[in-house]
Amino acid sequence: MDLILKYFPNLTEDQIEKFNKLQMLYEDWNLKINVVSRKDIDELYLRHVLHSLAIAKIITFKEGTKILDVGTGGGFPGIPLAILFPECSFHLVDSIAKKIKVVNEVVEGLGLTNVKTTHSRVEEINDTFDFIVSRAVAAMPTFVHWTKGKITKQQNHDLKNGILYLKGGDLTEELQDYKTTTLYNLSDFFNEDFFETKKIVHLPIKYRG
Ligand SMILES: C[S@@+](CC[C@H](N)C(=O)[O-])C[C@H]1O[C@@H](n2cnc3c(N)ncnc32)[C@H](O)[C@@H]1O
Repeated sequence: MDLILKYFPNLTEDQIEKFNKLQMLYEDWNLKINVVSRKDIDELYLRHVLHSLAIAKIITFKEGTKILDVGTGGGFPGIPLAILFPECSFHLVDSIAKKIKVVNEVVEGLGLTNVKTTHSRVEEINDTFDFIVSRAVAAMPTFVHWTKGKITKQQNHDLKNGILYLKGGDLTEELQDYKTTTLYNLSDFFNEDFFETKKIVHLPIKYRG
């Protein structure tokens, strides 16, 4: 938890309490269903919470912003972002029922009122959002195809509405069709080895096929 405060020192008491509670909630759930590996539980705040919150280093979502988390798994990046931005609405979607079950329990355990969850493939979601966030779900061309028509055009932020994707490694080939994409290096924001090769891909809506 100290790690989160190191990079996000202005959290409210309520947010600190919610972030603190996450460890216990995931520990409990991991005893029942293996949602996150043991190593990941031990390093929950680095590998999952802080990594998810990296998105907040490049954008501050304004009140009322609608955000879709595609393939949320155990709730990342959606849950940490929903704690950080209580005045935005988050829709967390995953195609595996047991993952959504865990996310529902975590949402309830934290008392998060700004999160909706759906057990579904993202292709079947009929709604539009200001931003789509995601981590480790599909290569960019597939992801763009799946999410086509789900992003609103209205402009309310310094960053254009679009996809904010947490990615690692060499992305040259994967992003070759998206030349105007912006890449943000997470090592610019966090002084931890874990983030050395990690990036956020911002793919604005106007460049989507
Ligand atoms: C590697 S996990 C990543 C989970 C989470 N985003 C994280 O970073 O911890 C990928 C997740 O994407 C989900 N997924 C894959 N294809 C999907 C689709 N078309 N629609 C919704 N969820 C999908 C899988 O069920 C799985 O939970």
